[in-house]
Amino acid sequence: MSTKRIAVTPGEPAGIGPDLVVQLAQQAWPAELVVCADPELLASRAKQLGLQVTFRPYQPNQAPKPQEAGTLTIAPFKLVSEAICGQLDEQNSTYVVETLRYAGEKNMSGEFDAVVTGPVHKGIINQAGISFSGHTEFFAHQANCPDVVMMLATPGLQVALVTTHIPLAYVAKAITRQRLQHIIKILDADLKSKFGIISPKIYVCGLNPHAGEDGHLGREEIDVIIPALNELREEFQMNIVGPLPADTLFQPKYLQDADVVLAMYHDQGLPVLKSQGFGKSVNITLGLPYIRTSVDHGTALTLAGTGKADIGSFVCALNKAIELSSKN
Ligand SMILES: NC(=O)c1ccc[n+]([C@@H]2O[C@H](COP(=O)([O-])OP(=O)(O)OC[C@H]3O[C@@H](n4cnc5c(N)ncnc54)[C@H](O)[C@@H]3O)[C@@H](O)[C@H]2O)c1
Ligand SMILES: N[C@H](C(=O)O)[C@H](O)COP(=O)(O)O
Repeated sequence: MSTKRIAVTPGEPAGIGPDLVVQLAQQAWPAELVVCADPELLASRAKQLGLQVTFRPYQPNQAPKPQEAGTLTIAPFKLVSEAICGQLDEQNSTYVVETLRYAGEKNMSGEFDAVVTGPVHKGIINQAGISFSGHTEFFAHQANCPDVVMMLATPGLQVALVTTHIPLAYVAKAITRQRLQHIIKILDADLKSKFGIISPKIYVCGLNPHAGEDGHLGREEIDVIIPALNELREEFQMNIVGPLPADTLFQPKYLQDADVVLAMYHDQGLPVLKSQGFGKSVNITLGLPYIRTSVDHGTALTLAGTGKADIGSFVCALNKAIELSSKN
């Protein structure tokens, strides 16, 4: 099997992303890791952490080679302002977004086989005047995909979301029959094609407490969710269970049977997953024309430069990207 070429974006320069990347470079990888970043930032963070890293320029015309321990392959970008651990600086937001744009473009052109993203700070990017709600939405927009699916996976549990980074006040309106069906179709298709599950079993959460209690605690289940799921079952023979009350869905009886749980919104599903697997989970974007994985945590500004940031989730994200891209 040919060696894969994976783009890695360390994300916010004042956060733990650069630390994690130089920590990851301490081990060998079976793929070439092309880190899209300022090499001076990585060198300075390596020095701060007392780690040795040799940088090699990315050479697109050469065949990818497995990454040797102690090395990083660099596609260079220049910070606008010096990065200080823990101190956000909106001047560097363009730098962050440009690394993502490059990684997305090179994946769409086929030059890279996947992208693995470190954590960005959504607030500081917006403060710089760049509208940005998350990598998921950024890559979806760039690839001209109207809907993609955010799914987080940890051993024993996979949780996907119908809505992602929107205010809670907008969630109910965003859950339309069309959106729900589109999300479930992407989920079903990618679980088949990328994960090799023949007939994915999708457990769906209700939106309201007790899945609406027969309409007495909210009508979205009756008006939107149940008809949408019934149509998918009847027309496409999809293996869907629910909607079930979200508070009792996440128990072994159901989870042992489910390939994925579909939550209606971010904080319905992700706290359950992260309470079980924070540090050993991976965020995967389904429905993109390429493989994109990410860490399960944010920028952890207070840990930048301390050596206390855990590399677990970044390792999971890299391994998952290598595994999924190797199946293609
Ligand atoms: N993949 C991403 O780009 C991503 C994911 C989540 C959050 N974020 C962003 O990160 C910023 C900060 O978010 P937050 O404070 O809610 O979450 P956070 O994950 O940065 O921090 C939450 C807690 O977890 C700890 N933590 C996080 N990562 C850790 C690691 N690798 N090792 C040890 N401890 C770790 C932090 O110290 C903190 O106590 C926000 O702007 C948010 O949007 C980005
Ligand atoms: N919702 C994600 C999480 O909680 O881990 C996180 O905000 C990152 O999302 P993007 O991959 O879209 O940036």
